[in-house]
Amino acid sequence: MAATAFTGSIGTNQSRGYVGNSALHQEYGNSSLRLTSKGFKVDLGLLGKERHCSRKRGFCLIQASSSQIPVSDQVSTPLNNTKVDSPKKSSEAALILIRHGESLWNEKNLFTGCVDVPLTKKGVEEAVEAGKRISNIPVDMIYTSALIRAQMTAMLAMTQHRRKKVPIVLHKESEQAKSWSQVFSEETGRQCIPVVTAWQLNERMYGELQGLNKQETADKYGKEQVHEWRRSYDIPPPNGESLEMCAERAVAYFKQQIEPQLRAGKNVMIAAHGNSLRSIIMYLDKLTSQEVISLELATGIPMLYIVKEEKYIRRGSPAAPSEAGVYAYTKNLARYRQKLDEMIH
Ligand SMILES: O=C(O)[C@@H](CO)OP(=O)(O)O
Repeated sequence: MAATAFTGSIGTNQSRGYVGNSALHQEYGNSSLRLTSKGFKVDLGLLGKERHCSRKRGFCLIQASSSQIPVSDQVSTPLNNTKVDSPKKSSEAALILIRHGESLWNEKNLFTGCVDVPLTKKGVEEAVEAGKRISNIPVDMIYTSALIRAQMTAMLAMTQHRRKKVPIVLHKESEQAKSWSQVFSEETGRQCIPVVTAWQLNERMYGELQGLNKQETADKYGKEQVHEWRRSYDIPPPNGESLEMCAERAVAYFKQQIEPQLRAGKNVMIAAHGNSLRSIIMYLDKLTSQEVISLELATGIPMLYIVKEEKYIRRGSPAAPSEAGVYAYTKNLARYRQKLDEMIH
């Protein structure tokens, strides 16, 4: 069983290729798997070393020789409780951004902003699909806005994750909320993903446009005016927030709260909104206020960044596990995927 899993994992990287970066595909070109009498040896060419894996246990831990703990070492095995979920000093972390799935007001084409509207059935399906796309990518912490559409999206996406950790919302609104939501088992705690909700990640406040139909508003005020309200950087809609104002809270929150986690090697998912994420992407991709105008985010499509040496490397959107090129984003992510295969088979 385990051998099949290995072949699937390593072989798949080679044969399926890599979407988006041929250099990385090269890295995987010389990986190989050999069955031996005691188990099997994986020769990951990219590591330049062999690792011996036991058949008995049905899994294999590939330890990096470096003192740093890579993303892949954050999977603990269910079979022997070996704890390898301690990404304290990783040189690399994954950052997933996901705009919520379609909401009931997206469907009705209404300006939504900070109105707290839930997902449609299509939005629920989009969130589940998004979850499949990221099901092989490590997630140690989740940040969502305070709005239900982003929270639903995060939770639904995590139902698809192969690691099967449980996302738990942290309630910090009062001392009592904190104390009443404690978990009293270390082991259970290790199997949880903390979910932090933050209003700073909310959709931009759309002022007097909230609840208005977008088409009717364009008919009334003109297409150009409405486009300026919706997409310009520094022109706010009437009594609402411009993208610049939204960035002041969303990017500040990202820098103060989320960046330190990434620097510590934590893999982070952020489920938020079209404009709060546009402002964060503007920061990550160093877009100008002109460039951000044409940045559009689809509902429910996750985007992956690799955070390395304080740089954000955009990797696009992961493909669904059944599609080509899903694993080989980096060698650490490929290792993580490999361990998931080993745990499951
Ligand atoms: O209505 C909203 O809150 C946002 C996102 O749906 O709309 P827009 O794309 O126009 O910024």
